[in-house]
Amino acid sequence: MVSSSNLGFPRMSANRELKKLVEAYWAGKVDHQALVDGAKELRALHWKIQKDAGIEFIPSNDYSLYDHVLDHLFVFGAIPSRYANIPSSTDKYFAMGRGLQRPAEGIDVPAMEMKKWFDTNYHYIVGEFSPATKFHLQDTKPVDQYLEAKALGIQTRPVILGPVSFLALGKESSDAPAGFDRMSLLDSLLPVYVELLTKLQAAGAEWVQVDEPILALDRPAEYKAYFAKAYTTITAAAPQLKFFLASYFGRYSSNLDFVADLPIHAIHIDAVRAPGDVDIVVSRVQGKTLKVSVGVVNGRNIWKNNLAQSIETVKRVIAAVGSDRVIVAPSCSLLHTPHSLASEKKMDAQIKNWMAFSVEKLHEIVTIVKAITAPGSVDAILAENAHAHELRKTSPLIHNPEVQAELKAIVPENFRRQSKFEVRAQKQQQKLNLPLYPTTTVGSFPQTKEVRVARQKFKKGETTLAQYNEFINSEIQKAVKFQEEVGLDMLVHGEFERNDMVEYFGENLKGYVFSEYGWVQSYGSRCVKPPIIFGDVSRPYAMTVETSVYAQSLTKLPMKGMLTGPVTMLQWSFVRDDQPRSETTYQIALALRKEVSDLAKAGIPAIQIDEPAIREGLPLLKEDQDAYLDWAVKSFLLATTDVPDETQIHTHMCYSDFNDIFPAIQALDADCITIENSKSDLKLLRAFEKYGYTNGIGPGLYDIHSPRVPPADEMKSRLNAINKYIKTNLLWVNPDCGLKTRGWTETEAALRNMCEVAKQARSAPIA
Ligand code: MET
Ligand SMILES: [Zn+2]
Repeated sequence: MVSSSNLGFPRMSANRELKKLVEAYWAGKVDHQALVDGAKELRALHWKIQKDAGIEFIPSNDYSLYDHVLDHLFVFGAIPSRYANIPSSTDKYFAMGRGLQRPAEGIDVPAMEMKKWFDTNYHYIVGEFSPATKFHLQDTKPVDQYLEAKALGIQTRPVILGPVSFLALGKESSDAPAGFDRMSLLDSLLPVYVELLTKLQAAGAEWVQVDEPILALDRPAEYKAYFAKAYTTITAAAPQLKFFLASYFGRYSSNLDFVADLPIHAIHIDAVRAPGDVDIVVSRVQGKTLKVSVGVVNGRNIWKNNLAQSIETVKRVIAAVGSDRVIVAPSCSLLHTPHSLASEKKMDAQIKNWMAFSVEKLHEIVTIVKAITAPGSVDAILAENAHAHELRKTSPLIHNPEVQAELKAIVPENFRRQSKFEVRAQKQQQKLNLPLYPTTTVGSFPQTKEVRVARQKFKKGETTLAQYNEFINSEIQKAVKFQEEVGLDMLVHGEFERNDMVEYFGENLKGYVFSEYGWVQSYGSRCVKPPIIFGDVSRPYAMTVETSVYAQSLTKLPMKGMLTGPVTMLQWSFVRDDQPRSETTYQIALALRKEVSDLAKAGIPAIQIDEPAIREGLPLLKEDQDAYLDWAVKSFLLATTDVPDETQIHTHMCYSDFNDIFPAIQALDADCITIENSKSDLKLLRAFEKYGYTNGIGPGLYDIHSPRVPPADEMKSRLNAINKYIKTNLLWVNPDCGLKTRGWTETEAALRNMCEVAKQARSAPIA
């Protein structure tokens, strides 16, 4: 019979209980035992939720106090030596995730590197490997948590990260000799996997879920051999265990050639991201015995599943391979969706009726199974689901004919500035009369406690709008005066009115809705609550014009308007699944286009449209990337081109490796890009030089993520190095991102040094 399965459950719980627990432990407010007990309670609760929902394959070891990749590094003993002298193993674990400073004990270690988990906003800890890495089973968490569930009467399917992904997702450590390849450690890693799997088998596990998400990426030819060796070895060592192989977030693509022949017992398909894989995989496994897990319920979004459609898909698979071989599942772990809709009390009831968070998704999975195994038993639920979809399809809340008409009316000229950069640059310079090495900042100034408290009071209704505005204006005044005093050339208003660069615009645009408890883990204990785009996006009123005009009125120096770009607005939200992402982005771009145009008309001489997330939207497979970059660039152009040549358009990007999207950055045709560079060792600049970047550029002179004040000399040598790659007349001088997380004192010292460096450079410019 067809069965139901889950691949992973969100760890935080309904009210971010896990976050509160680990943060209390870090702060010394609860002891180790309380941490252990608290986490155990949450796991028990989450297993019960899944069991009560009727899920047959319930995961264990998907739980983590910080990050599951870090857990595996810990389990396999891949701990860099700099953490060796931390006595408590829990403290060592957290130190690897977030660093640890205990001067009295002589402990001062930074965290290991953190990286985005594929194209999600979840971050994992990057393993460090060298020839000296010696794996051993130093912790038995997967077995312990399996037994923990078993003691509660719940048979689970332990989840482990597969050996090939475990190594592939790491990096060579800085002390590894040149030419060392971490994949060469596979031989020494496999015996430890064998040891772990043998223990799981002995503990009574029937199935194990081995995640190999690396299979969603283009892989070099050697991977075929890695997988063959790994899976032959580990399956032979635990012959009673059944192996469920899971990849997600995309197609198997050419990797399927070898994956389907591995000695595994089930293969998972992300049928949401890779609907085409359903038929491809099914035909590839004809004549074999392995089961097929069909991931029809979206683990990456918050919309109700289209049950009728999913049932169709599952039935198609059953027809091809037989019902005993079919498992119904979410597309990926539910880690990437919030806990449950049950807590949402304030959301518009109609919109809420279109959604499903993790708990609701479990019920969807079970409903799909029941609709097939016991026809008629879930008719009422199916009817309700169909009705909700019907309402959503036609709801005037979503569909705005005006927006759709405007989209249709877009013509190629809407993606072009009037003149090319050189012509614009001259006109802008005539108007702005900026010195060489013009100095500016990326937008935000310190969000102090006062700013946050004032916002909270206003949101709670304790102060009036007039009082709040007055407070914000006084902050703007201070910021403008401050910038004049430290000697900046192009000013910003400081973004004090914004809680978050996406949320602020989401709250002002139509088509967005906000949850109260829709938290998703981003890294460690940090969670984000993405805005939800549910309908056609439009701009009911000018959002920033008044503020920017006010800021400009306070100074003779040029003021930069500040907006968040269309791709970032998309990327950091939950998005509609009823139209392509590109279309939603164009709608946002159209709304921003009006804002940009209004700012220009109101006399704001420069407007920055931030696109920090443009790189992270890049599809995982190379063959899909050009299409994305095409609409991403066009969206930016649509947002920014309805201005005269004299208006200077800036953009900003940070914290990604931008080298591989270089031509797209050039195609944005911004007059200036301020870009994070302080951590990437000029690698980026070499790319700019190699490809011949032609527009203005401000590579960040210092890292704003640390309270440290960069000495002038340090920034000076950085500017000199940059100047070798970039023509002086194109160069801007700025920090590498916004200053909202910093304090005023260090900000003042850092910016004074930065302006001093620019001043010195002007007296001896490099040609
Ligand atoms: C993550 S990029 C942030 C850009 C924004 N303008 C700021 O200064 O905060
Ligand atoms: Zn930034």
